[in-house]
Amino acid sequence: MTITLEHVGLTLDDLEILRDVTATIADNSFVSLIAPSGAGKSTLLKLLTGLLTPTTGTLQVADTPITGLNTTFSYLPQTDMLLPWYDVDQNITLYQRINHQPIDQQRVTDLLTLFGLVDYRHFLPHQLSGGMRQRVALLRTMLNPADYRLLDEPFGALDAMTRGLMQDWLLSLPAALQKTTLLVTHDIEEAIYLSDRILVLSARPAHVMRDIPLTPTTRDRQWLATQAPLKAEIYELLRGAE
Ligand SMILES: Nc1ncnc2c1ncn2[C@@H]1O[C@H](COP(=O)(O)OP(=O)(O)OP(=O)(O)O)[C@@H](O)[C@H]1O
Repeated sequence: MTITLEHVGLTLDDLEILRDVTATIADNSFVSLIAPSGAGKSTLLKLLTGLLTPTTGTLQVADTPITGLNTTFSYLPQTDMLLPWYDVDQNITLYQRINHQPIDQQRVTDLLTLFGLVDYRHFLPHQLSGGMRQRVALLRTMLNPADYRLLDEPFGALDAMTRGLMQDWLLSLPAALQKTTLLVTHDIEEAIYLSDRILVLSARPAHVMRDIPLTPTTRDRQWLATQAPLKAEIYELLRGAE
């Protein structure tokens, strides 16, 4: 099911944030949104979750318009939003607990193992490192049964080394765990490394300046190193948009 944004505009408190954003996001693709700071990337994700309503234009999943809060997307906001009084197990199954849904304990254990968290399942968030907390937050997003993922700067708070490891690890996840994903990032290299497509947004009021497809035969750091010209091109686009 394709996500379609058509001529989406948003004005909040007399501030025009988005203007005429048009894009499609194909099923099973990994798309990054990159833009100057404050352009409206997080706002765009909030429109998809239904937390905000566009002033103009439409957002659709397949042929169904998004008209308010919906369960189509699992959303990882910029902060990890882990509840400090819940341990890892309780935090990652929050969606199921809130919605009184059964919890598949075997799947939870398998995923905790895959995410390198199984020995920490009874730890509270403050007992974890930053990278582990991000993995817990991501795991919660992945346990959410929604068809699409919205990730807002999931590695933004991490040091460069941990961030790199998390990117490698995300790419190495089995296909069964991959879903259509929209990633907001400030990091041009991260966008190139992880995405099938990059949407470069202008400064506010934001619109799509460039839509860049990426189809490497092998996606690894050696390939990434060859992408310096693209990195420079996106950097120049963003600089020109400030
Ligand atoms: N509820 C709101 N009411 C009024 N203005 C808002 C609201 N939410 C966001 N804004 C404004 O919209 C603009 C875009 O914010 P947003 O957080 O979407 O940008 P961003 O591109 O994600 O920023 P960053 O890269 O710094 O994370 C900002 O100028 C912000 O102040």
